[in-house]
Amino acid sequence: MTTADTDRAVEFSVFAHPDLTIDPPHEQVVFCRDAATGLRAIIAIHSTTLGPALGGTRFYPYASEANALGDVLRLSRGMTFKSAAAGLDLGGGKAVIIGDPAVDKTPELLRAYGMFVDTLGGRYITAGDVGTTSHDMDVIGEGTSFVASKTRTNGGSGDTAPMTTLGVFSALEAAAQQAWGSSDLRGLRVGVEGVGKVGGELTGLLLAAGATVLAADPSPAAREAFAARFPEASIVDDVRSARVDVYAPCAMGGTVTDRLARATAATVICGAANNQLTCPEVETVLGERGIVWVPDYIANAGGVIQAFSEQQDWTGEQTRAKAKALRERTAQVLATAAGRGITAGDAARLIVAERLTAKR
Ligand SMILES: NC(=O)C1=CN([C@@H]2O[C@H](COP(=O)(O)OP(=O)(O)OC[C@H]3O[C@@H](n4cnc5c(N)ncnc54)[C@H](O)[C@@H]3O)[C@@H](O)[C@H]2O)C=CC1
Ligand SMILES: O=C(O)CCC(=O)C(=O)O
Repeated sequence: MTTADTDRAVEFSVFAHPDLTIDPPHEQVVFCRDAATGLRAIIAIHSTTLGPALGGTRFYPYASEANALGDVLRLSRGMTFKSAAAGLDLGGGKAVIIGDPAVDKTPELLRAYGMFVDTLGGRYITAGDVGTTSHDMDVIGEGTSFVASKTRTNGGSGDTAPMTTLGVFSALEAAAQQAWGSSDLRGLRVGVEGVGKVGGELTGLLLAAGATVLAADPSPAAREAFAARFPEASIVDDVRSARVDVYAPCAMGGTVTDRLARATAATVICGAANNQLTCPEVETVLGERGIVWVPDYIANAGGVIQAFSEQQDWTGEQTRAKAKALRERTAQVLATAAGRGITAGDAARLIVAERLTAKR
């Protein structure tokens, strides 16, 4: 996929719930520029109602600043919903650095970015996302203490992707239970889109559970590493049009379009990608076709749970238990949706609304 293709995917609107109590406008958006290092970044704080706004930094070659802004506004809003639904005392924020991480990422630029994060005085706490790693958090941490998921060597909890994956896998078990009456994933064909940090880990768990994995990724390096790590998985050009039981989006958002909802062979959609739906109406189409979709911010909360664990001094086992509990959270959302005849997205928003209104 080219940058232009991906940017088409991030051009969809920042749709908001009409009730401003549930879905308030953003509190603060900060544009950061540093001529010396070439840094161009945007930090968006959607809400600090439940606590400091925690969310990762995406390093991505957006075609335009407008696309970067749209992405960070959606991503930060998603973090408010994610932490609220996961029961964490955190608000929602996220940041994007505009550029190609393979070319533009330098220690100087990351340090300069860290100093911008620091100016917010803890209202925003950063972490990793697409294009950034725990090692980058170490460098950003030279400019600010408001950073989670640094490497363990540097006092952090390390890469959050394995914890995110544990949560996604647990959510998928609940979705399978809802779709087929069993959480056993053995024999299912799963299409994993994106074999980066989360997609790779997820493939490992799926294969161990006896599922068949078909994977797609436009990056030759990612495909090569994946093939060497998982020779038993197949690499295909496109998992969205493949005959799969489960579609697991683990790359960029905006892939669950009206067209996909009408055509996919999958019975379950559950993955790590943030902001999977291009608009809420897509979920109605999925529902009409009997497709079980797990709201992204319910399934992929394992990473933020780990980042929050750093403030709480939870043990690794406690943190893992909370990520695994996303299975029960997912089951609750899907059962509420089925019981009330509403979409899973609306059922998830009920949990978010309850927490936000109680706090206010
Ligand atoms: N890392 C984490 O802990 C968390 C990640 N997420 C979300 O999960 C998704 C994946 O995150 P990571 O694995 O950390 O990112 P990553 O950057 O490690 O991997 C993303 C992979 O997707 C591939 N990709 C890009 N466009 C693609 C396309 N059209 N089709 C197939 N593959 C494509 C890239 O080449 C890359 O290999 C992102 O949307 C991220 O925001 C959400 C919560 C936590
Ligand atoms: O997973 C992380 O490292 C932080 C949380 C986050 O940015 C996310 O869930 O998208």
